[in-house]
Amino acid sequence: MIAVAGLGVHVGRTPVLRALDLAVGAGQVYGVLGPNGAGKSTLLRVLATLLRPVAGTGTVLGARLGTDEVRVVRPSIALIGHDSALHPRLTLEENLRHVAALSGRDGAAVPDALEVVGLRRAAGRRAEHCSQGMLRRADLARVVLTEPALLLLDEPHAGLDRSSFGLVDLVVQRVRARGGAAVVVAHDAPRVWALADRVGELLDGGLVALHRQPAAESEWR
Ligand SMILES: Nc1ncnc2c1ncn2[C@@H]1O[C@H](COP(=O)(O)OP(=O)(O)OP(=O)(O)O)[C@@H](O)[C@H]1O
Repeated sequence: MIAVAGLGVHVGRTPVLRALDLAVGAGQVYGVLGPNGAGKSTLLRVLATLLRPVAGTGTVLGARLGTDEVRVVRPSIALIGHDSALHPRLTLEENLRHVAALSGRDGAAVPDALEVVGLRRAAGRRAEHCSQGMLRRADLARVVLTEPALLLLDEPHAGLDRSSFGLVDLVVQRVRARGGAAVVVAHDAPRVWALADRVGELLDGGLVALHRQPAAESEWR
């Protein structure tokens, strides 16, 4: 699903990723840890085909990065970033119906998607009147609705209360169960290890494989 080698990426003129290698197969979840500013969000944007690499080679869902092939696979990729992708003036249901229409999905599935994330009763509320946690859950409903082959999550637990953390696991497992793949960026090492099959730390622009979960909180990044 993802196979990149020697990836180099600049943000503006600054080199952020250097000689990065990553391979993630069908049904796999890869976790990314790393200090602030290491380039974790940048990596997700490259994998979402929103940013072109300046060096290296790679494919995402079979499309070569940096070529027009990526247009074909974009509808099969979901990036859930720091900021909600919802339109503030539309209700949650209207937002999801819009997403369904854009992605060729059946709008009739929207109430069920909202139900899965516990937002059915808030379906008629405008996004601008929702809490951060509700917006995050609505973004996860987007994943439930569109069933992406590749799910890219950037700090998915941020803004969620502890009782809602299981929703992140749920959407990741749904993608995995359909033979898709996910890359999850987070600062909470135990959560990443709980979700992922393999974990890497982004350091000096490249991914370093981690082979064990840190035992002590003092070792968490
Ligand atoms: N819009 C931008 N303009 C200029 N520099 C940027 C921009 N976005 C990111 N950068 C720089 O690119 C580098 C990588 O940023 P990125 O957001 O990918 O890191 P991160 O690992 O996700 O950080 P964090 O853990 O703080 O979210 C940082 O040095 C940052 O300053």
